[in-house]
Amino acid sequence: MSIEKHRFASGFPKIGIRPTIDGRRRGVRESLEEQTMNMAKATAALISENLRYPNGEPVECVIADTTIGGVAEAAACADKFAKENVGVSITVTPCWCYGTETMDMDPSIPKAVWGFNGTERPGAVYLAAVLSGYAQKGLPAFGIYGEQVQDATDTSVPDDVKGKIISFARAGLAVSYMRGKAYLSMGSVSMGIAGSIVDDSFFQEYLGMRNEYIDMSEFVRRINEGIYDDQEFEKAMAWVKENCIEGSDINDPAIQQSREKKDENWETVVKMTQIARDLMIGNPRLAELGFEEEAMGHHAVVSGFQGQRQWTDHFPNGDFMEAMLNSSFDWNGIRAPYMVATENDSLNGAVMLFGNLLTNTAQIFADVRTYWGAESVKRVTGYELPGAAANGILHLINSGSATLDGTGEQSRDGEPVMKPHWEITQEEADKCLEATSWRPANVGYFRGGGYSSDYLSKGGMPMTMSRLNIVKGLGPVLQIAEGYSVELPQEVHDVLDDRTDPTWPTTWFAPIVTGEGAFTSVYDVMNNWGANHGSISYGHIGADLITLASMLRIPVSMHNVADEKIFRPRAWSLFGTEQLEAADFRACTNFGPLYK
Ligand SMILES: C[C@H](O)[C@@H](O)[C@@H](O)C(=O)CO
Ligand SMILES: [Mn+2]
Repeated sequence: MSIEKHRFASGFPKIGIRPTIDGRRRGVRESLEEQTMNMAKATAALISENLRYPNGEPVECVIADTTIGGVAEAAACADKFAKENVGVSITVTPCWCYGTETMDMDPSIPKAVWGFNGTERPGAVYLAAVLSGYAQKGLPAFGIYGEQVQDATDTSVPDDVKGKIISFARAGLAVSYMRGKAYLSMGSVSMGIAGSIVDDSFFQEYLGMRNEYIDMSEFVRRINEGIYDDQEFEKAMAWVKENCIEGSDINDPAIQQSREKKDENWETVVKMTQIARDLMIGNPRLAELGFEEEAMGHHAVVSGFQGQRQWTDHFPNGDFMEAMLNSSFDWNGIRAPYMVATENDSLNGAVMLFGNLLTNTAQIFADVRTYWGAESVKRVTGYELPGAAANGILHLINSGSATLDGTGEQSRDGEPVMKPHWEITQEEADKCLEATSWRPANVGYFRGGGYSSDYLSKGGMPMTMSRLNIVKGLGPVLQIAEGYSVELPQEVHDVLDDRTDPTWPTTWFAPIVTGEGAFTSVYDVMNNWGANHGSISYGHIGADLITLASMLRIPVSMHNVADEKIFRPRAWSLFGTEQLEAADFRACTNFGPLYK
């Protein structure tokens, strides 16, 4: 079995569709059966046409065997869903039904109700009734109904309803997919970074995930004892020689590593890449080689590598391993990216996972390093920041995990983009590699050497930066900033980049300012950011992150998403409707983490 087949062999959660109906027979129920089932079928088709699993296959839906008119049928549906691995439920109805008798009562399944907005048989009245039941029982549910009244005979799904069904389903699948999986901590706390103090209560109670831990000495054991696929290693080395451009060495010649050492490091970083992946997901090939236990892996959907300093003071750094795993391609071809956080920053790892599950694209991990205002840029370079950058830009840069997809060398309609792996062509993957040079690491910081991926992201890409923070007494909070990547003239970039570590990849990011709160200015965005790192996802996905956070009961403390795009469970409005941010905190605190 190929490693990618093996990786997704445990399958994916399905979406369960529950057509509910007015249970009274002798006319009423019978007259509604067809219309109700058709709503379920239309919902299933809509989802399967628009959403895909991480391996690129269409999302599967399961419809209850019968319409649900009362509790016996609700229970039969729950049984079917349990057998079919349903992780998300959508109740649909064109008519009045009996709220608490027909509702989905499973507290861990994200749930929504679509009530048909017609007046002959009031689906929207059921919607209101059942949502009040959900609020009363402490089971937050999303309410969906179209703005325009539809005729009873109209079988179409209005566009506003479509948008909400898709947003809900996308976030619900993310919740369901991560449940039961693991965060693999490779090493421990890096340089006192609090995000790498893995908080197992957070992963367990909010994400339903398990924490797995290995010591970095495991890499040494596997390298020394040959616990990796040697054939793959040969293939990978040949591919590296062909596709990875070694960049210039910035170290003083007196301390540069020898050519021999550098060549040895290439072999080590390739083995580290294989080993980290095998640690995360296992590898059937290892069982064939006699390593049955190692073949199992840690069932991880995200991991973090401490690296600095205990590893990097002696061994080559993790940059190649992290950057390659986070990219949508390697020597085995184009494939879904793995989520690996630099410096074992598990809280950045968590948002990388969110961004990845919502978009199926690779994520850029970066330090939120410097706010460069127009005045400072002018002073240092003489250059006047134009257009989207005029309010100032953030220098996103870090050794390590930035995906090579972040170069912006993939395109759609001539624009730079980052795509899900099944849309990426070999030519685009090659271009990402050509735009990256692997610079021998700065040995002042990384005594063991290694190779950092040096690239400059193309400008004009819509991007969303996010970050999870944990506050003692409050719990996790999410921050979101939508904006654009910015292209600076090469010579301007060089001056600014040379003030940092020019061997690292850079994305210049201009958050969209709204003139309010943390988005009063770009300086305020930086000044309010909760930690040293952010995860950057292609596209404006702030609204999807907000929906996902509300399912997990993680409040959002700053975002620049327009109010009309925000979609949260209906009960949130019972916590206040004027100040949505404050209401979100109250609602999340009230309901508490999803798996407590
Ligand atoms: C080389 C340095 O230690 C960097 O890795 C450091 O500035 C960070 O990335 C901190 O997040
Ligand atoms: Mn960092």
